[in-house]
This record gives sequence, structure tokens and C-alpha cells, in this order.
Amino acid sequence: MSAKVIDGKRIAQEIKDEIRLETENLKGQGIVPGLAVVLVGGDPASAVYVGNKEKTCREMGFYSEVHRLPEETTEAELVQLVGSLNRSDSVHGILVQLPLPKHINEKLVIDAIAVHKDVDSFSPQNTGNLVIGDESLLPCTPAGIIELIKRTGMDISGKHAVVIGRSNIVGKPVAMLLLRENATVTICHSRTENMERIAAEADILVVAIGKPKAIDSRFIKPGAVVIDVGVNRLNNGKLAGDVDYDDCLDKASAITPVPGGVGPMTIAMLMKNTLKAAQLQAGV
Ligand SMILES: NC(=O)C1=CN([C@@H]2O[C@H](COP(=O)(O)OP(=O)(O)OC[C@H]3O[C@@H](n4cnc5c(N)ncnc54)[C@H](OP(=O)(O)O)[C@@H]3O)[C@@H](O)[C@H]2O)C=CC1
Ligand SMILES: Nc1nc(=O)c2c([nH]1)NC[C@@H]1CN(c3ccc(C(=O)N[C@@H](CCC(=O)O)C(=O)O)cc3)C=[N+]21
Ligand SMILES: [Mg+2]
Repeated sequence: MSAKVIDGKRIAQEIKDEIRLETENLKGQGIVPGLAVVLVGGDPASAVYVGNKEKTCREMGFYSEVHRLPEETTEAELVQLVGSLNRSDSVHGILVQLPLPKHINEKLVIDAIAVHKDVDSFSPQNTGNLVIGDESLLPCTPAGIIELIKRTGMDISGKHAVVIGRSNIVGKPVAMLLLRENATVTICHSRTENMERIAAEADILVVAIGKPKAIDSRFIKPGAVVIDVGVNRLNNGKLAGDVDYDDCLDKASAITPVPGGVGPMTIAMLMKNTLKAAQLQAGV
């Protein structure tokens, strides 16, 4: 039996359609959601992502501004720009594209973003709110993963979810969101012993390690739901996930492709956060 392919592109489009409608409504009240994206340096992958975000803002009817800064930009200049965006009334969300050049302290820059404009939800305050369960903006990729699972019609409550990867931007927050949905959660990382055995007990397996095709069918429980977060550019120019899709297709009950799985959801959730930030800041 071949797995159901989870169509992230289609589900992201559904969400964007909902956002576009809500934005029209909001504009009727004189509020235009605004996103500022900051890109430092010329990394080609980052440039593509930023272009994508700009285009999606246009589709949503948002105001957007993109600040493309040279590689040599200093930390002080970047923090100053973030400060002015914090004060701008037309900007409700601020995203500083990562990674930043090596001479800039990423944490210092992220911490400079006003918490209510932190649409990536990378700040300590928003991360803390996530853990405590307080209302806050949710990190885009993890929130997108939960939406994907839910809109595919699968239950999370009571299931064993195994997350491979413990980064602050994907692994840890997605584990927290799965816990909030009442999954029983195990987190694996590069020091985990017997990872294959642990992964093969997962009803829901989320993989975010950044290693092309590292996870094959030996790591999959028959009938598992497999969410592949990895976006890896191969030497031949193609994109590959962290999961060996072809090898897992007959064993999983549902699986996300790369491209067209989690990636488009991340952008859709960024738009959702920008809309929510605008609503909160306008007090509607
Ligand atoms: N689709 C999307 O929207 C997004 C996709 N990504 C993609 O997701 C992937 C992961 O990104 P990110 O979380 O930032 O990556 P990081 O490099 O920050 O973290 C990788 C994590 O994976 C763990 N790890 C690495 N190798 C192994 C292994 N062989 N077995 C078990 N654990 C391992 C590391 O463990 P340790 O902590 O011990 O070092 C670490 O916790 C990348 O391909 C990235 O491009 C990222 C963000 C958004
Ligand atoms: N401050 C910050 N916030 C981020 O959210 C952030 C970041 N920095 N730095 C880089 C990572 C990576 N990331 C992706 C978003 C969308 C796709 C995406 O749309 N992928 C498409 C394919 C795109 C392509 O063809 O290259 C897909 O998977 O179908 C991928 C990766 C967000 N990130
Ligand atoms: Mg990283």
C-alpha cells in the first residue's frame, strides 16, 4: 500500500485564501497588515526565500518592505534598523532572515525585535509563552506542521510522536506543540543511542536534521505519519528532504514530499502571524 502524500502546497493555499479574505475585512477597518523582511548578505537560498515572502505578502494584500543589506553591515547598524522597524506604525511583523553573517551575533539581533512584532516567534519571551501555554505568536514551521497533520484529518492526542532534531527553530518548538496537542513526545538528536529503534515506535515521526535522505524505511513504523522538514540542496541542484521518500512511501500511511510539504506551510504561517500581529496591535 502506498502512503497518502500530504499536499503541503494545497493546504498552504487553503490557509492563504483564508488569510486573504480576513485581510480584506481588516482593510475595511482601515488596517493593512505589514511585514518587514531583513536580508543581510548575498546567500542565494536566502534571497530566494525572501523573494518568496515578498511575493506572498503581495498576494495577501499586505504592505511589505524588504531591506537588502550588504554582507559588511555591522551589528550596530542592523540593531538600529530593527529599532526603527519596531517604531514603524506600518510594520506589524519583523523577520530577520537567518543565518546572519558570522561577524553578527544572531541572538542580539533577534532579541532586539519587539516581542509583539516577532512573527518568527524566535524570541525568549515568545518561546517561553509557547512552553507555558500562554497565548502568543507561534513559530511558523512548527505551527505549520501541526496544521498539516490536523488538516489531513489525523489525530495527535495520545499518539507517540518522535521528533528527530532539537534546534531552537524546529525540533524543540515542534515537540512542545505536539505535547500541547496531547501527544506523548520523544526528542532524538545526534547523541541519541538506538535511534532507529525509537523512531520505529513513532505513530508520528517529525524529522528536522538537515541531512539529505538520512532516514530510510528502517526508521519507520508501518502505518506511521512521516513529516519531513529537511530542505537540502543536492549537488545536482535538486531539493531533497531528510527522509528517503521513495524508500518510506510503501511503509508510512502518510508522508510529506520535499518540495511541496512543510516548506509552503512555513510561509503560510508567517502570513498568519503577520495578520494576527496586526490585529493585536490594532486592538481588533
Ligand atoms: N521547511 C521549512 O520551512 C524549514 C526547513 N528547515 C530545514 O530543516 C532542517 C533542519 O533545520 P534546523 O533545525 O535549523 O537544523 P540545525 O542544524 O539547527 O539542527 C539539526 C538538529 O539535528 C540533529 N542531528 C543532526 N544530525 C543528526 C543525526 N544524524 N541523527 C540525529 N540527529 C541529528 C542535531 O543534533 P545536535 O543538537 O545533537 O547537534 C540538531 O539538533 C534543515 O534541512 C533545514 O534546511 C529549517 C527551517 C524551516
Ligand atoms: N528568520 C528566519 N525565519 C525562517 O522561517 C527561516 C529563516 N530565517 N532562514 C531559513 C529557514 C528555511 N525556511 C524555509 C521556508 C520555506 C521553504 C519553502 O517554501 N520550501 C519550498 C521549496 C523552495 C525552493 O524551491 O527552494 C518547498 O519545500 O516546497 C523552505 C525553507 C525558512 N527559514
Ligand atoms: Mg540552524
